[in-house]
Amino acid sequence: AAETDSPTGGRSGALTPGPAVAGEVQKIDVNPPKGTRDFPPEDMRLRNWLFNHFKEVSRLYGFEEVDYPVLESEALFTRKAGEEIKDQLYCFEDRGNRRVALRPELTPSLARLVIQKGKSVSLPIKWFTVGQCWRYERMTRGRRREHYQWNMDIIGVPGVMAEAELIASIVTLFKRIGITESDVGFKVSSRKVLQEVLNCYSVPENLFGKVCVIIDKIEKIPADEIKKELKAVGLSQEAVQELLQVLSVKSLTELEERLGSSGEAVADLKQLFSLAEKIGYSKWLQFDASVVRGLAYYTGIVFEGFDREGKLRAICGGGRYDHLFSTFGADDISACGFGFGDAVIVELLKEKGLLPELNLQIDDIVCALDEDLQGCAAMVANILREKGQIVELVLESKPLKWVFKRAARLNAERLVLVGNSEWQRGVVGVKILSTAEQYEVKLDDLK
Ligand SMILES: Nc1ccc(Br)nc1
Repeated sequence: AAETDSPTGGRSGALTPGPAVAGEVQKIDVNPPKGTRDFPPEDMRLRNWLFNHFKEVSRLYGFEEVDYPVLESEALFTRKAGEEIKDQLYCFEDRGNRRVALRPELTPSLARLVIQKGKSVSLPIKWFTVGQCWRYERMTRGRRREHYQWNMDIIGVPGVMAEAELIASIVTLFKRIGITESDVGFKVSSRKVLQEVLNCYSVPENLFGKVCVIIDKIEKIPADEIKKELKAVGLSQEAVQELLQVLSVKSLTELEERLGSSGEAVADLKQLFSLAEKIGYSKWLQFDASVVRGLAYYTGIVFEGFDREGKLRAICGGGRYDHLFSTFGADDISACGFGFGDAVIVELLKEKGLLPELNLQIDDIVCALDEDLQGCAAMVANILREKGQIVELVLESKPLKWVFKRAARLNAERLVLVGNSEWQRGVVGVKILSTAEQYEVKLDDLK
């Protein structure tokens, strides 16, 4: 079976157990389910390092953390716009005959909770979360079926200051982990560009999402296929031609010449680039009319973070979604947000040699030199822990050679030895492992 290296975890693949023999215990498959990852300690340290940065940046921007169930009603994700995310929905019928799904994204859950909270939450709502998202994809492509996504969303701010704030927060994250504008950039456009073109050809509003989903595939499938799919949803030859031409526009100036200065698309984009200038991250941004993003519900500014060497998939992406709430039967509230996955960024950090050294570190390793001093050693460990020391207590009688080896593996700073004669004199032995300096410490002075 296909084996894939998950970027931050171990190898996953099928360990085909041997034929069942009566009476023998079958060796289970010790790999995680296909497309999923374990996080053994060294991978979990990297994950925590990254997620802590996500959360610290979110708090820095005044966002509040929220969470939702990984399992949601399937109805939250059954949009009819031909999105890949729906084709790959990890859905099933539960024992109560309810159609449920492992969430493929976090935004619909956010909308559900905002609607549920109704008037009890004041606007603007600024929420963030880091959550596992799922897709069921045939494993022939050997891709992962789960990843963790950092999301930040601003609800109730119609102006592009919201998008400017969100992009600023991602720039802050990049800077914190050593990524600069020479490593990554943001391609920025607005779906209002498409909207204004479609309006010129009287294309019905309800086709907007489908058209965007088709156009998002522009770099993944041949142009003829794109044209065919656009005509299949009802666009005229002229509308298709004009759409594809406007997507190849190379600058905001050229876009303004094509669409005129009175439209919202140009005004929003000009304002966003002006804000980026003032905030100080304009070097990270570039207008790119071909960016539409693949989620049907975006309605305005859309953006995606990309690696300038062009080796990796999009690092993050987001945009404005002003009509998602009405698709859930509620009044619309203006909204924008982004998703930032945990896999591509790690591939980028590896590429750039920016993966942090995250070794396990402890302060003290405490060891009894005699079996009957185990309780005393535990008491010493407790005293040290109450002072906030990270302490490894040797739990069994072990030769000193073993203890020194364990201390080295745990990167312990000090070895605290509890021996009979010392204990009689009310002291313990302390050895600084980096310098081999050793001395005695009175029990009372440990506190
Ligand atoms: N939506 C989604 C979910 C899971 C993965 Br892996 N990729 C995309």
